[in-house]
Amino acid sequence: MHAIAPPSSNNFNCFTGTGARPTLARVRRRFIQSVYRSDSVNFPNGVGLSRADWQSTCAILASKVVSQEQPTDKPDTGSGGTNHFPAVNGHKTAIDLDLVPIETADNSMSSSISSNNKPQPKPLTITDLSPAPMHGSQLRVAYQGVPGAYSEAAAGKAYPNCEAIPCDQFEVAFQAVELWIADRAVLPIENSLGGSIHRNYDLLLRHRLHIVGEVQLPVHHCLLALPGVRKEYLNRVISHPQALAQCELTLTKLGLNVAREAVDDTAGAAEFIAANNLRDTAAIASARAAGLYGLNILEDGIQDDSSNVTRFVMLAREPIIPRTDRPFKTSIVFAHGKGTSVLFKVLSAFAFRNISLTKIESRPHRNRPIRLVDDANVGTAKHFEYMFYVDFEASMAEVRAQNALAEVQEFTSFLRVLGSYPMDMTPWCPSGGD
Ligand SMILES: O=C(O)C(=O)C[C@]1(C(=O)O)C=C[C@@H](O)C=C1
Repeated sequence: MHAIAPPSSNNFNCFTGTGARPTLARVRRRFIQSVYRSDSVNFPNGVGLSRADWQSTCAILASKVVSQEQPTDKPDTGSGGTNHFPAVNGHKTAIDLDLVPIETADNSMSSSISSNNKPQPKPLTITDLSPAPMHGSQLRVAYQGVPGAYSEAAAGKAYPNCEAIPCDQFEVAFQAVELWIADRAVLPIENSLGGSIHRNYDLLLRHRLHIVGEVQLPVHHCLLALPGVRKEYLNRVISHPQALAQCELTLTKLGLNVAREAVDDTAGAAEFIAANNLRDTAAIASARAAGLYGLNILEDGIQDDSSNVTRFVMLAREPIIPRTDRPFKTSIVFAHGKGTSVLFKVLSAFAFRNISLTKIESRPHRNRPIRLVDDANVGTAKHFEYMFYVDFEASMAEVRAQNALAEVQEFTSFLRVLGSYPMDMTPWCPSGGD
């Protein structure tokens, strides 16, 4: 199933300021053609976008992997839709991949350990990434962290029967999908307390993956320490920086005015304490991490807000086909064009069509972070240049969304559709977090 060469890198979905801009009428025509015709599209005047360009522009692709997408209530489960989430990161993943050496419990100081002495796979590192061999039909989902991380739980929520593949960095998770080592990546994008995870916004732009779904995961933090350790013994709390931020007030209330140290992920913090027998250190992590690494739960539910929730996005090499039979969200990124009130004009393209924006985020423009301007045009005043990320509540299959984007394109120098995907509508359940 996966013995196909990686897709070429020119298949990305962007409008740029160069080249022919499709008119609104052409935009509509091409949309209809690309949706309803599976053969190649002959554009009337032979100019403008190729079929592949257009497909990706609208995040609509008669994809060679579409058959893998599950058009169920929960699209793109890739799992056959059962609710069983097996023990993830079992040895099978790593052995089959032949990527991550599994170490035994005997030399487990350098590998992950679990309380039942079962070795856990080490996360992928950048050097592990080489094209993957053939795999079975189980969907492989890359996440950042080690087993017990919230991202692993999010992968299980997004793809209930998946084989979750731990990666040591976000970048590695992106590359794992690009190199066909994994089929999907599930990565945190924002948290209700800590805000945006900027690194992933930047990586979305730098890589060519498509957002194919989102999941919201209630995050329920615990304070974990080795058996026998009491709060009074602690002089350090370690965790993912977002988790430390999400628990700051509660730690202070608990009298834990001790050093905070940031590590790569919450479960990694628990693993580190266990592996190094640290009796003066606690980790902020999930109850599942406590079980996996043999730690006790000193305090349960230490997040500053009980409705602490992290939104994750699911990424794939190919976009899904947008639909109109359920609520969809579309994520775009654009750069300012020339002229005045550009941001206002862009936002009004949505407002006039009654399309709600759910998120707007700006990041420094990587290639051109600073623009020199002043009244005398001698180039002394410095303006920051931004990339703007916008999420809006509409599907790219809707004419109003296509029209809004066609209009946005008029005001911007760069526009890319990151994905058009079903909104996570699962009922809110703050306690079921980890
Ligand atoms: O460290 C983890 O367990 C993660 O999955 C990462 C992460 C994050 O990046 O925000 C995910 C959810 C929580 O908000 C805390 C940490």
